[in-house]
Amino acid sequence: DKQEEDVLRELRLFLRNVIERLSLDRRFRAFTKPVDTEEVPDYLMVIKKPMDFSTLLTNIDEHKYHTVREFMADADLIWQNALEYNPDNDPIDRHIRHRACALKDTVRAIIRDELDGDFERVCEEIRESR
Ligand SMILES: Cc1noc(C)c1-c1cc(NS(=O)(=O)c2ccccc2)cc(C(=O)O)c1
Repeated sequence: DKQEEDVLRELRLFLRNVIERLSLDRRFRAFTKPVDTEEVPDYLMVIKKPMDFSTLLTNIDEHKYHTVREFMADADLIWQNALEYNPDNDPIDRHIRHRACALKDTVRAIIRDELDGDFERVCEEIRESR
């Protein structure tokens, strides 16, 4: 109904704003677009569910996320994939892992500080009612 559509629209606005702010952070430049399989030919052999900020935005616009929890499952793939694909103890891998951990902490801090628990509960109730 209309009230429920207003809640889901507010969710999409919140999630888009989170991604816009992450995209402005230079540490997260490598997470803004899909890993380029021309540059990284074996990437899709290692990483089964690639994810990046531009794909998250597309998913939001396609109304894929009905709760913040569903969004977080995909957003977490970005840093999880980076840790998995870049495990070595060399400076380049360590640098991308450091940025992956910064992304994990930053997303969690934004959600903790800015998401009203009652709002997420309303989203979950709408989800369960459908
Ligand atoms: C992410 C990621 N996960 O595994 C790896 C490896 C990376 C990753 C991939 C790239 N090169 S890329 O062409 O695929 C690209 C450039 C700009 C935005 C998005 C992707 C660069 C870097 C970097 O640290 O600069 C990191």
